[in-house]
Amino acid sequence: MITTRGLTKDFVVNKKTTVHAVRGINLDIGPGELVAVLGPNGAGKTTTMRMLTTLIAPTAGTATVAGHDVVRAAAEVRRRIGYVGQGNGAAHTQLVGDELQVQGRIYGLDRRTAARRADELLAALDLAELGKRKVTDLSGGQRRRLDVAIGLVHAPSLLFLDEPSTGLDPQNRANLWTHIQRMRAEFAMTIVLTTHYLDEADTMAERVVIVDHGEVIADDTPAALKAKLAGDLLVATGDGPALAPLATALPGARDLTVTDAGIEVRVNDGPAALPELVHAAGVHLRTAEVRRPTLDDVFLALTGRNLRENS
Ligand SMILES: Nc1ncnc2c1ncn2[C@@H]1O[C@H](COP(=O)(O)OP(=O)(O)OP(=O)(O)O)[C@@H](O)[C@H]1O
Repeated sequence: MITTRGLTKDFVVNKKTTVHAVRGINLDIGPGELVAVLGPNGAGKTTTMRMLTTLIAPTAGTATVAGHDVVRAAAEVRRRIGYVGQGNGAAHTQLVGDELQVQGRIYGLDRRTAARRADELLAALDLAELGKRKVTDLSGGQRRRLDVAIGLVHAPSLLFLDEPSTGLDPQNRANLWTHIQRMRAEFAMTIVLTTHYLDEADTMAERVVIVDHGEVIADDTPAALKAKLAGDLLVATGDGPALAPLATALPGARDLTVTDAGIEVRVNDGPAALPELVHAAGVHLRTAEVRRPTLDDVFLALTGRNLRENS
């Protein structure tokens, strides 16, 4: 569905400054995949998405999207993809249903097909009751669902979502996701999204591509990334200095922190290491628990920095 080779974008800001926003990205995304692109601010996520959706031309490298080259056959690509950008805006005073139909007509659907498609999407995204409301009267969550509906009006097989849930409250985020998942199943779509929300990438995406400084630094399932790169954190309270050498002796122990209150140590297999520590520590141990890693721990292990400035 998507293949990129050495995809690169430089922005020349002035004579002295060039921003290397995307530095040679290679990606292969197959039909039906749901991929989350994760990275800190300025990592190059939006720039990559804008190249894949033909909105800006690459400086170097190639990208094939839905079977067509993004530069040589931009119109073909556009016909086959949907794109929901950050803060899309439907026309303000239009009625919700009319707006969807107009968008369908822009994509070349005849009047009847546009009307049918609008009805289908309103129903699928739980907006049917709101078809006669003005776009401006929708809540943030409803508005975002309308954006998704607009992205889907021409029945694309590939949908790009740039931070679909930013600015929504947790309930609306969950609700939007229910709808996205349902649409995906119903229309057998491939979905590529960017997100700042680690938990969202973790629970919703089958595959996470982590981008930093314009490069892909990791690409796998969330579970594999965590197992491979981060490991479990063993947190024990008790006599820290006495526990420290015991913790260091655990299989795969690393990143030991010792305080008066206890220790923290990273291990490959927390549930296996925990009873070993309990057995060895005896009275020196008060409490012990295993914390499973997050994608933030993965990013930290890869870069030494934290991912969550904005989430
Ligand atoms: N038109 C432009 N001109 C100059 N620099 C740009 C332009 N667009 C993006 N950049 C720069 O390119 C880099 C990548 O930006 P991009 O928007 O792709 O990051 P991002 O990962 O999507 O960030 P965010 O999570 O904040 O949306 C940043 O340093 C940004 O300032």
